Amino acid sequence: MAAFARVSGSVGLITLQNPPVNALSAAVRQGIVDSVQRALREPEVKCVVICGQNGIFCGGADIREFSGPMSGPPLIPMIHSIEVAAKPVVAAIEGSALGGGLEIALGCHYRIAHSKTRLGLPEVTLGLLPAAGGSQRLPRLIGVPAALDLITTGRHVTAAEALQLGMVDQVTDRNVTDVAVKFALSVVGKPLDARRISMHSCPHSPDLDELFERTMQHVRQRARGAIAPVACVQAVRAAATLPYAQGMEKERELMATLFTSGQARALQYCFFAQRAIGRWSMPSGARWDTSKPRPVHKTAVIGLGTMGRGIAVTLAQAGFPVIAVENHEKQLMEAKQAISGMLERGAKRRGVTPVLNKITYSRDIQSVANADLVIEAVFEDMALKEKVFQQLSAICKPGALLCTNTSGLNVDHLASQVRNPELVVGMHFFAPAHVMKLLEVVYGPRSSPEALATAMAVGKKIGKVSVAVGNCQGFVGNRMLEHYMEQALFLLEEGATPELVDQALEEFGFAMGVFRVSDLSGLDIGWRIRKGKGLAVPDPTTGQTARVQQGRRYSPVADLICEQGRFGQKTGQGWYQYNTPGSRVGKPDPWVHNFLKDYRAQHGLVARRIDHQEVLERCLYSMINEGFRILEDGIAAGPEDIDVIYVFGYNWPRHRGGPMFYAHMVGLPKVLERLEHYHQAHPDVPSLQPCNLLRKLVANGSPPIQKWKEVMKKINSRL
Ligand SMILES: CCC/C=C/C(=O)SCCNC(=O)CCNC(=O)[C@H](O)C(C)(C)COP(=O)([O-])OP(=O)([O-])OC[C@H]1O[C@@H](n2cnc3c(N)ncnc32)[C@H](O)[C@@H]1OP(=O)([O-])[O-]
Repeated sequence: MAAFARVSGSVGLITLQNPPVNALSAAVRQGIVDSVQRALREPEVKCVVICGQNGIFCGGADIREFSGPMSGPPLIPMIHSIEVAAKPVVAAIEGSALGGGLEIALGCHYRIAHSKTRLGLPEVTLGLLPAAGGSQRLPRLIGVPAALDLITTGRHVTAAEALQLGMVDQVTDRNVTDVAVKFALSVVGKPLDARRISMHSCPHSPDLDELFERTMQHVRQRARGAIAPVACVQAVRAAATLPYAQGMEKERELMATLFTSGQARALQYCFFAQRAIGRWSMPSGARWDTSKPRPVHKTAVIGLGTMGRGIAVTLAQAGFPVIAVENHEKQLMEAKQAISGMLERGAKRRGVTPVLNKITYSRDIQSVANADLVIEAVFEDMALKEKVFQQLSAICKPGALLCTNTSGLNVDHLASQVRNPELVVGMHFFAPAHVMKLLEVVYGPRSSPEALATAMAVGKKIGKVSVAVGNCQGFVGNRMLEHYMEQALFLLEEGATPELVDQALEEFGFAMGVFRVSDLSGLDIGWRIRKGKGLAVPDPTTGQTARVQQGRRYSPVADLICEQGRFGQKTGQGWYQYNTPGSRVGKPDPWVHNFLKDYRAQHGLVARRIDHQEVLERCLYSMINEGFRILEDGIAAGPEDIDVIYVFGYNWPRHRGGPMFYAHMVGLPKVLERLEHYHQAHPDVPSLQPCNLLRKLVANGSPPIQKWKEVMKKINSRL
């Protein structure tokens, strides 16, 4: 809704009212249309101010309405009626003015913003473009280069930057509506044509053609197959080269394609999934809204390797005092230097002072005695971690939360090492921990709701996208990844090359294929883990690592590559060859091709032609199948949790929504049929055998992803 009131004698004040963000639902649009008409009709009203209730101007179109048939007055004529009004209209902006919200403000004759406001056209992040005239008005107001940047990235700007760009006319620290009301009165009677943005052409920019070409190239490279950023460039180009009416027509045409696209559905699903994961629940029934986090003032990190350093930086940057512990003097000094460098570079980028004094360094684990939350980040070795937890149990004050950053070891086993197992959870950060947004918060059967609530609250405070998951080997992300990587290795055995597999995955939208990622992160890490599991060990009689292990097919190809000292970029050789160790640009390596040929010959394998579709189906469907098993086991609460983990932790292309959303888009019957097909061809690969939940969902008519949880409940209650 929108409320109308007359204030200060002759100002018509229109207040958008739709908590929490005043999204432009049909009712709000109707309210604006009615209020504008009334303001223009009533002779006592000389000018108009539009504002939003509860400290926020407007969060844009109501995204929930996009999935159904649209009703209510459309935005474009509504904004047009504001722009052509004969009385001055001033936008009083606070909180946020985003998407359709900013487009309304651009239709107003003046814009006044509170200094804490953020403004932007984030439609591109939802697979859309600013199609209520935003793509045509913003370049006319601030010029093509700045508009291209904002519209193609969806970046939010501060009020200060908006003022500098010319998006707003004034910024204030005072009550913005009061300031806008006074301002509106001061401009009554002044000519308005110069204030009607659509009546102008874009400010001159030299070399427009070259600018658009360069931007398009850059956008295509970054978009990894997403279509909205490309459409955004085309829309701005229309603003720069066509009269307003024709530009609007182009904007409409481009939006029509985007609006119904699968990518827009995927991105909008991600928007809501990212918010839904905050509403966690545990199998015990404990929930986010009934579990109170403990206060956390002091934190500690044990172990200052790559992960520990990143975690310490993240905590310090969020304002937590950190005790950073590393027991070897030399490593402690190296870590201190590295952490200080990270803090300094981060502060420089953000234009703030580095918080070096937030971190206290120590070689003595006793120094964490007063911490409210301790994160163990020592080497991935159970015996070592057990020892650390036993020490922490003896040292830490009562009530301290003890967390492990293990990427897959048993959190419950670690909990069994301490006096208060209910205060143990996993906080699984992703490398580099100060950059990657994802945090898997792992609860065991004994973790208390309070412990989970505390870890989730800390995750939020340090700016992570935190997902609560149950305890199992590899948790959610790594458990699924194992199957993806396993298929990639099998494909090499069957005739593929690393570059063929990577190309298929990169065309799908991953920034890097599985083999490029392995080269980047180091092949030796996985090798060590496989050895730990007793997998990568040669048979003493044959000297060869068996191709069947623990009753299932196993590919020793990655182990054999490691045996050659090929650990990826750091050694200059891995799945690809690099000019020098540490170099980032890999070339296909004839050595690897010959090695694969010899390997196949040695094992009597006949190479066959493998196409991109098989690569995608084998790698992605086996991983999705494991996702269904994870849901079946109750390790993740719903498909959104898995998808958010993949989008934020594993670079899954956001415009494909996450693996479970992708399965929903492909169609569950098709995923099931292909898995059955591949399992028949490879009966010794259990990960290709369709799991029960997938079968049951298909048997239940393949409901849309939003209904899976209901079906899962029904299925579970029947079991
Ligand atoms: C022709 C078309 C042209 C125009 C297109 C557009 O405008 S496209 C739109 C372009 N606009 C955007 O892309 C802006 C999207 N919104 C945001 O970026 C942020 O919400 C925020 C910065 C406005 C507030 O951040 P914050 O951390 O304070 O709050 P929060 O993020 O936690 O959200 C609180 C609740 O509000 C919900 N909700 C929010 N927005 C919308 C919406 N537009 N709609 C519906 N719902 C929305 C959100 O789901 C959550 O609900 P829950 O989970 O409680 O049930």
